[in-house]
Amino acid sequence: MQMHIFPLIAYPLGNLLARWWASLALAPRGRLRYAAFDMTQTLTLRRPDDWHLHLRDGAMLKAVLPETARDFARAIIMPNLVPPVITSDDARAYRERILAALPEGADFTPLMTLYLTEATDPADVVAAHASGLITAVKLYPAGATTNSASGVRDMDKVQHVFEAMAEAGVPLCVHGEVTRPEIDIFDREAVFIDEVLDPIRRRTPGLKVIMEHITTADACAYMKAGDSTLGATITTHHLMINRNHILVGGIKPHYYCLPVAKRESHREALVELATSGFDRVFLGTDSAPHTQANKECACGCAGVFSASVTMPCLAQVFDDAGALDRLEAFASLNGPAFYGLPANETRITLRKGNALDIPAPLETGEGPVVVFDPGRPIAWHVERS
Ligand SMILES: NC(=O)N[C@@H](CC(=O)O)C(=O)O
Ligand SMILES: [Zn+2]
Ligand SMILES: [Zn+2]
Repeated sequence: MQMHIFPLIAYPLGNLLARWWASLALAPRGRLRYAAFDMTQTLTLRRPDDWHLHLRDGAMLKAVLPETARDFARAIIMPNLVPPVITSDDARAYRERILAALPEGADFTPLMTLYLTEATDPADVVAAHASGLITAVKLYPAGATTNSASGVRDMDKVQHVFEAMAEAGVPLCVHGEVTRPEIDIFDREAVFIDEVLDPIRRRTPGLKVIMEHITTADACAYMKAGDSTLGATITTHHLMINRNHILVGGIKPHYYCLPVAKRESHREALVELATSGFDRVFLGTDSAPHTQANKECACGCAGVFSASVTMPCLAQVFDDAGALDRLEAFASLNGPAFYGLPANETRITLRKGNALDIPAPLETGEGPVVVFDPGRPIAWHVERS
């Protein structure tokens, strides 16, 4: 008789002990907890920042800004408007337009950037950075991506700007792809590292460089081999999709962005780096809204709009990798540390529960914008108060 009762007591007791052990093991990090005994997992992080964001302007800005301001405290605002944000006066005016478009009561700070051209005045860059107006300068190789026509064709023509930036401690954000037509689009990032980025860094010691939206194992290896002046951002979508997702079973225009997603082994290298806790790699969503009409057409625009779902998607990626305790480093700590800024003091909480519903296309004054759907269940939500 006793032999039959024992399991009835021992198994629930063992289960309780296991949960108690789990909470002991995880609680000291202050992030991962099992709420009561209902097995609901919650994850509380310092509020994240987005170190690579496109907000656009006008009606589009008004529509997409709340999607970022809801979860993120700060974002590096990309300057590839038409016309681009080139001078400190442009940046000041754009910053004002962003602040004016913020929803009432939002707690969000735009970190401005200047678009580097061959005519950029280094004195303007240095003064804008010293005054706190801008946080970084953005290098677009001419023709590499959306609105990059005014970018740099000849790196020698901006070497004096790089030198002034290195001396003044102004970080350079880089879209790292070569544009020579003979280079295969899937090789453009790796070739850029060898032919353009590494030479710039060698001839400009001390220049702080952020490799934006890295997509290859080559970039991960270059990052790991780099020194404290080298950082990198990784997008949400490059952690979740590879090129098969874009091309197999019909073309998926909403997965098309630049740099284009590469083969699965590259995605795995990105996940490994992001979830490893490596401290110079951080979240830059590259959330880049284009209207549905401009994506679903014969010559669709490059860009994935992920702002609305990034934090749940990232929690899923880190959960799958068994690295939930490293999400805070990637989304909330490494970026400010690299840029020399304090981490945010406020917190957000993510909760694991029912599958996330991907929101319907966001209505904007310019037309609907389709929200990134990774095409797989996401069990995490951001808790809203
Ligand atoms: N990533 C993209 O595919 N598009 C971005 C530009 C960029 O970041 O390269 C955009 O502005 O739409
Ligand atoms: Zn880019
Ligand atoms: Zn971008």
